Amino acid sequence: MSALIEFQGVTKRFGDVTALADVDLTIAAGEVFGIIGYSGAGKSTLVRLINALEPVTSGRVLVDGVDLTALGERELRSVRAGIGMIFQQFNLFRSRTVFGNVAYPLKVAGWDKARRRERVAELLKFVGITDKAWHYPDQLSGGQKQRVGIARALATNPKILLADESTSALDPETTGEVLRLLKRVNTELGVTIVVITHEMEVVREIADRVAVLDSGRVIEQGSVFDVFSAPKTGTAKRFVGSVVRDTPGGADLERIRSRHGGRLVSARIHDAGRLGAVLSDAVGKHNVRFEIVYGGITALSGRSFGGLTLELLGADDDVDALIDDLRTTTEIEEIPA
Ligand SMILES: Nc1ncnc2c1ncn2[C@@H]1O[C@H](COP(=O)(O)OP(=O)(O)OP(=O)(O)O)[C@@H](O)[C@H]1O
Repeated sequence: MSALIEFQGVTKRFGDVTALADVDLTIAAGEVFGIIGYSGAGKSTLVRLINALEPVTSGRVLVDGVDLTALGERELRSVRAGIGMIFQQFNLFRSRTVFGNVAYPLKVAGWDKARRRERVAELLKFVGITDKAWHYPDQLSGGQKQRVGIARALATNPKILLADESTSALDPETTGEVLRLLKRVNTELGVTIVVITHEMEVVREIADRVAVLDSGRVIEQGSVFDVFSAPKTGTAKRFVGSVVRDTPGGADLERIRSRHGGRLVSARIHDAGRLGAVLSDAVGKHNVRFEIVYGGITALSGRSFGGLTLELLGADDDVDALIDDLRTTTEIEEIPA
């Protein structure tokens, strides 16, 4: 796994505001890397440092082994040429057709007319909007506009694509289509993609690895499976909780409580969890009955994880003994009454 983008102890301040604090991050060539954080966490600042639109306050940013902090403006322009970018609001030229928008970076890069035409046709085909070549952005849906944005960003064959909240303005169905297209950009064209988002669903859909940014710091990073199945920090738990509903909270918990008077425990399931077998063995030994009252199993990256909430019915001593028994093999927590 060779590093394509590396942050080494990067701090970025704007006056008194520390937008990024001592960030270490390694993004490998060929992966889809998610950066998730709430508003103001420092995501856009991080993107602006990758394409060298801002200088760092301290630390180093390396792209393809080249230390950006040591480069002059002329060399930075050539680094930027290898990085494509797509935006939440698409940033298309309203006065140019789809063809004109996608051809624009090629024109700037000095491609002649015949090659431009050929390249644009190829790109429009790849993103699936060949029939819209002579339409203007105002005549397109949000999803179509983002396809144009993607085609334009890929025009000059960048190695890296930065996607800054690229699906935040789209409805869920269109979001899914655009994310599938981005995945194809990654797998078929080999482009490394950095996805900046505040939506965990986006990370789950396409990212291989993820970093959680909070107040300018990377508070968690790892494979999407590891972060989803065992978030360590409160912020990561909240993000994961927004898409994975395997333990009840709020109104769900109230509803369960109103219907079930017994003691409630939540059990974690990892991979091919043997919870079913463990439960039936344990229940056989103790004079306790159980009912499954809540749960969910999430499949991710070919693996599974989740949680089940059980109501345990029996004398307190028996329930205690059962819980102790389960604890020897299973991560289990009693939900306080
Ligand atoms: N040019 C700037 N001048 C002053 N402060 C800035 C500047 N750019 C960003 N900041 C501050 O740095 C912090 C991080 O901002 P940033 O835009 O990177 O966060 P974000 O995670 O992208 O948030 P959002 O999703 O709202 O854009 C914020 O406190 C912001 O106000």
